[in-house]
Amino acid sequence: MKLPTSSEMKGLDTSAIEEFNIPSIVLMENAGLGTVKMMEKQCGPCKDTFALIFVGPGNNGGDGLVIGRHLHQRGCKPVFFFLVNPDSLKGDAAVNLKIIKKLRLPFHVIDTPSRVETIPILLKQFESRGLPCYAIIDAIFGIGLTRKVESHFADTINLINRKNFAHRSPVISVDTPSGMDADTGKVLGTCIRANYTATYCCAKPGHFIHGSASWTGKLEIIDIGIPPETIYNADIRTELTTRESCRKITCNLNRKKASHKGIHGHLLIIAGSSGKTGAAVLAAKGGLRAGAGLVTLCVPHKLNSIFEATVVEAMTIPLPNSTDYILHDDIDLIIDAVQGKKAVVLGPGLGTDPSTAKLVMQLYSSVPCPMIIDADAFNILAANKEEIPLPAGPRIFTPHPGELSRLIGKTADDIQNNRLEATAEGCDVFSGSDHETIFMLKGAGTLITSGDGKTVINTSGNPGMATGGMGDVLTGIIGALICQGVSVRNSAIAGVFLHGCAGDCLYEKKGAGYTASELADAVPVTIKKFLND
Ligand SMILES: NC(=O)C1=CN([C@@H]2O[C@H](COP(=O)(O)OP(=O)(O)OC[C@H]3O[C@@H](n4cnc5c(N)ncnc54)[C@H](O)[C@@H]3O)[C@@H](O)[C@H]2O)[C@@H](O)CC1
Ligand SMILES: [K+]
Repeated sequence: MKLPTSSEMKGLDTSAIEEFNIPSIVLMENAGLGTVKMMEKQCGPCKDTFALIFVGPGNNGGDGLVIGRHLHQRGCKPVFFFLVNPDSLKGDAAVNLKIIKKLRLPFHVIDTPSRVETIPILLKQFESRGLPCYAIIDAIFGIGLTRKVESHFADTINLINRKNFAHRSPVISVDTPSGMDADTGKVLGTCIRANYTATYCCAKPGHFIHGSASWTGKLEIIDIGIPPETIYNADIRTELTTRESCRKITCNLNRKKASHKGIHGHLLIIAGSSGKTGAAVLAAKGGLRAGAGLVTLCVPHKLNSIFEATVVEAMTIPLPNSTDYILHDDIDLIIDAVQGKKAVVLGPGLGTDPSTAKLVMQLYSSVPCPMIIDADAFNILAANKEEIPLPAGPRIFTPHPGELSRLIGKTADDIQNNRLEATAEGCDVFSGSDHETIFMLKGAGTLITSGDGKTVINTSGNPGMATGGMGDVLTGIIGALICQGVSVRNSAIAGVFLHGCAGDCLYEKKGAGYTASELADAVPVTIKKFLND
């Protein structure tokens, strides 16, 4: 699903208006009417109630005026609070203001902080008339928000957010919760905490980026009449993974009757060290459960018996010169092992011994097949970022915020507050070679970006996945998808989505506290459901 940024959305509006001659006021009318229909669906009929509509300076405010008119049409009494002088409204918003005035619908101007204080008093007056409050409509700012919210705008938002405001009537945000940057999900000062958001034409990236769901509430996309051709042809840089998009990617995983292990690819995993054998085991389980034909683990010889006993379906290559860690001394054997493999996982539980680091740098530059670089392998590259060589093949990087922080020198908090920019910055460090670079930032709403600047936001997963070993399983799943012929980028996108869906399945059954091994075990059924849905 495409997620246009503010400027991309304005491009869609312009194309509908200029290429298809749809008057902009028709789009505004569809937006307002569509929102009222959504409200009736979610909150029931509005007859014999009143509604509070907060109107901002732009077209978002114009939508609020249309919403009020359609509520009036249905027997609800709208009361408008203009946060700017109404005479300053322009274009379609000004046209709608004229209609409101002709209809003599009541309004108040709240354009200073002291006037905000009068809102509760006015509210009491409406309540004394005996009508219940149907909803609070936030039509203050939409995709045109450009700066920090201050003064009476901020005071009004904070008032609406108060727990007992208007007896907790549902808050409906128009297009975006006011205060949230539609492109990044960042709160600019303060933000409406909505129960529902009616967004127009397409959802926006900000609706899905870290934590923004708590401002957006339940999101509904309203068709405002922008032709599908316009959306289809638009070059939109951000997308959302949905069940539908993941199904398209994974539809070829259905196995033919005559299939054999040789055609489902061979995955090599270079992982594990003394005290961290579990990481390698979990990566192998992820690979096997997601359908790789064969999985081989390169492991320190001293630890070989552990691997042979815990993950019996995988083959192992005991590395003779590596005792507790995988060392550079075994590079020749490892390079031999790469031959004939469809994908390589490098990193889970490797440790960062200097000899291991030398090995990682050499494998990064010399392995021609797609390589998933996780955990310690990522940390090693981050610690040597001035000397990162050019890779010999496609590379997928899978850091969480703590690991990315080592690469780009920002705190994990800073990264969480600027997830899109931080992911792009991380990706830039590795871009510029002739091979594909896929860079993800794990966490709620994992972001997956590619060297061409396109980003996908993941929607599956739950807080139960915030526990050790989940990332190791993910590397194996992605590797297994590549082994089965899915493209590198799509393997990253679908791998993350399936991994989250498997977690969601367990969360529903058990709540938090399920393990990474259990998640790996849930992958086959998740894939089966996908293929059969
Ligand atoms: N054809 C269109 O363009 C359509 C637009 N629609 C609505 O129009 C919205 C976009 O309209 P606009 O571009 O007018 O933008 P907005 O209505 O979101 O707000 C822009 C206005 O707010 C001011 N502003 C921005 N940040 C501020 C801040 N922190 N403090 C005070 N003032 C601030 C700007 O100077 C400008 O006057 C969409 O979100 C959607 O709700 C819909 O009506 C559908 C059709
Ligand atoms: K809004």
